[in-house]
Amino acid sequence: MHSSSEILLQRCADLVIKSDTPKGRGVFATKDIPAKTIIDICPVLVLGLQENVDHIEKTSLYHYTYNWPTTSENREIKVAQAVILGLGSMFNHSTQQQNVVWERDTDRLIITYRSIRDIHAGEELCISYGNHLTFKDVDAPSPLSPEEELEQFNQIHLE
Ligand SMILES: C[S@@+](CC[C@H](N)C(=O)[O-])C[C@H]1O[C@@H](n2cnc3c(N)ncnc32)[C@H](O)[C@@H]1O
Repeated sequence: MHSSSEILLQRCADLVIKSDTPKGRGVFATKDIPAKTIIDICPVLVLGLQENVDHIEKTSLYHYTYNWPTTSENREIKVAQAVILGLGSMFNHSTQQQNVVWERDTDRLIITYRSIRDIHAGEELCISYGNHLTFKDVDAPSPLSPEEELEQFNQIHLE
């Protein structure tokens, strides 16, 4: 039994960090991981709104922070930034192969990462960063060629 001031930590053991990927370092499975497995529970450090603008946005940490809802002094809900301590900061983004989801716990200041489908040994564990990326996505779907666009257009049948 854990008291309310204790957070039970959990991390899937079957993981490695590879450093030679087109996305830099990334987290990969060494064994098959079933859907709904807890991958990691990470504590977070919530940054002050002004601290973020004055300092963090000017550093490479800017590429590692997550949006974090917070209440300002006049009780307004604001979006702050949080640094994810631990493995959470190592997950790369994939629009097409996302296999991990994450959930914020704003009371306990943690993020829980879970597999959303079976992940095979050797696969990279990827989350979604959303639509506003600050880098060129190396596995974004390639844009259609003019010929492919024309073919797609010709397949549209108007009623
Ligand atoms: C939170 S870090 C992830 C860990 C990072 N790869 C590393 O080596 O420290 C986010 C950074 O990883 C890289 N990254 C993540 N997903 C990517 C993707 N789909 N395509 C290209 N680069 C990606 C970008 O440089 C991004 O700023």
